[in-house]
Amino acid sequence: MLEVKNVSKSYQLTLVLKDISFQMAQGECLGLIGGSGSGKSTLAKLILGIAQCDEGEVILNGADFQSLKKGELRRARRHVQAVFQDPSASLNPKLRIWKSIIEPLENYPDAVPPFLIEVKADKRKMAEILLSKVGLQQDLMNRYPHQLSGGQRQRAAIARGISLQPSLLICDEPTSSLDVSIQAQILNLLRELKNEFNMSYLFISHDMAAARYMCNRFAVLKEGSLVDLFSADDLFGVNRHPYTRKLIAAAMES
Ligand SMILES: Nc1ncnc2c1ncn2[C@@H]1O[C@H](COP(=O)(O)OP(=O)(O)OP(=O)(O)O)[C@@H](O)[C@H]1O
Repeated sequence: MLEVKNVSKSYQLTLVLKDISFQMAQGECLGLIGGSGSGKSTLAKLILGIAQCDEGEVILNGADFQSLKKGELRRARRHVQAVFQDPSASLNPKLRIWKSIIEPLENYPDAVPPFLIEVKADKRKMAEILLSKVGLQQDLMNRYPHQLSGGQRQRAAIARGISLQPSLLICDEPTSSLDVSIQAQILNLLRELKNEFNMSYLFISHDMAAARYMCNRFAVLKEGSLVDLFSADDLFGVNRHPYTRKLIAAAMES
């Protein structure tokens, strides 16, 4: 489903991603972990097709983002969507919630997914179905983002993220801005949606406990290099990179 092949990226003269390669299969959740500044968000931007790599390839469902023409890239990009730490990043403050949720469907009218196809002609109905998928009450649909709680806003951002039923949802620290009591609810929701729609997740997190709960595989970035790639069963295995062990130890202390 996703292949990242020998990808390097610099900002000005600083190399922030160094020869990164990994693959993801449909339906899997890969945890991308690493310290601040290790290159996680930069890698996410390359996979979202909103930044270009200097070297290497990002191939999603067989389409190589680097070699696509503008229109083809636009079409390919709909298969990958993102949910960010701050839900306000994906919700326009001037738009009512229901409008924000269906915006991707308006941008890609030919890509309405099977679960919305029956109500394709009725935009509000599509928004209602999306709201119900993320456990939000219908009566919130006319509100603006600032009239929702943090957890409700993140649910709305998730509704927007799944609206095109992407192959890959990039979850970039999706619970870090939320109260601890809400975090587990959002993780459970993401797990349910992943199963229902057979999406793959690239789950970027500092929170090892959340990553363990979500992911079946891990990739560890250190200063722009992929130093470890392993299945969740091998988290405490003897082959773990010393840096991975350090991250695990730090997580167990906190
Ligand atoms: N637009 C940019 N211009 C210049 N340098 C950048 C830019 N974006 C990121 N960087 C640098 O690239 C490196 C990797 O940043 P990135 O945001 O990918 O790290 P990260 O692992 O996501 O960090 P965090 O966990 O703190 O969000 C950092 O040194 C950062 O300062």
